[in-house]
Amino acid sequence: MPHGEPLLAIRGLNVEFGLPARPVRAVADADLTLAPGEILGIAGESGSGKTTLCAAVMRTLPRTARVSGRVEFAGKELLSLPEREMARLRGRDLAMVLQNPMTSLDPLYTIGNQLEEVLRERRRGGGAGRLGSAVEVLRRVHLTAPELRLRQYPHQLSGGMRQRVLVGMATAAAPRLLIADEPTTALDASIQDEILILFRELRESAGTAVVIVTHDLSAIRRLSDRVVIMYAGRIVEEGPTVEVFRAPRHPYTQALLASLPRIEEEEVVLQPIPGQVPDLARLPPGCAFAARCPAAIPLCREERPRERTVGERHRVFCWRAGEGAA
Ligand SMILES: Nc1ncnc2c1ncn2[C@@H]1O[C@H](COP(=O)(O)OP(=O)(O)OP(=O)(O)O)[C@@H](O)[C@H]1O
Repeated sequence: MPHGEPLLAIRGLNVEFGLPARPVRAVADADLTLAPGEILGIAGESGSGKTTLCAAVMRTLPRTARVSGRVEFAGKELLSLPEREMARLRGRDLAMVLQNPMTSLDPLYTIGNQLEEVLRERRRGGGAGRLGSAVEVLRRVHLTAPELRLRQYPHQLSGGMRQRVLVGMATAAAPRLLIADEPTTALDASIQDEILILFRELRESAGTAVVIVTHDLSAIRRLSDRVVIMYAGRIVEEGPTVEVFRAPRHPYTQALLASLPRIEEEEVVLQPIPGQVPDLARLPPGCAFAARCPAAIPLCREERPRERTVGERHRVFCWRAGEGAA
């Protein structure tokens, strides 16, 4: 790839749940790379495998999940890494922020107690050297009155403040990769942007790469360098954000973006597309989107589309993408 060694390289990743005889393939044949400091947005309807993909990288999938393929992070293959080494990576080089900031903080302890505990852990793990104090962590995420916040309990903070605290905790050791799974879904629109700006700052100050899973396509457009669109467990399109938004090539991406207004500031969530997401345990032999696709031809129902390159680093899995029809 043109940007040197990738920080993260996912190759042929498969994640299955359920009985082996009737597996639910939550992620199928995923290939994806991320350069250091790059911001990648992942979008797709509910159940398309976004969370499962992220959890496979963090190795936080339930034990019932069957995982195959490779996940290389900074030269290490994570899927076969001993849990002890994986635990050391998590929270230091690899961090995660989740959707619900309330459940990630312990209601019985003050913010200060919890932050100190995280900092102690990071120091034990040989943090990246810029940990600083708890107050500094809160300043870095622009929390007002940080000294006061340290003495408060989670319920005394607003949702936006709690998410700032969690972003601060997750990124205290300047991780090389931050995975944010719908980090702003539970927050007011006005606060969402402020949280997203934190990610950008983190990239600027610490060179952190960010994977952000969101239903908010306009956030992806504003924030990310590259975008991945997932459908029924598969990556269907991937490319530079500007290019994918300007000229989406997969009919599914086109349908998602059709409703996107020109005004950049407006929040745009995924619009429902006619038809239903197929049952992952009973996928058709061809393209999983064929039944809902306005451009489908018989081949689409028979054979799974192969990867096509349609621009620099822009790829799409659609039989019709090369024809200009899609
Ligand atoms: N622990 C599990 N056991 C069984 N099936 C699971 C499990 N976790 C996820 N799945 C299935 O895997 C598929 C992908 O789910 P996933 O949560 O990754 O989708 P998603 O794109 O993140 O959805 P959302 O936007 O709603 O978070 C779904 O069909 C889901 O039912």
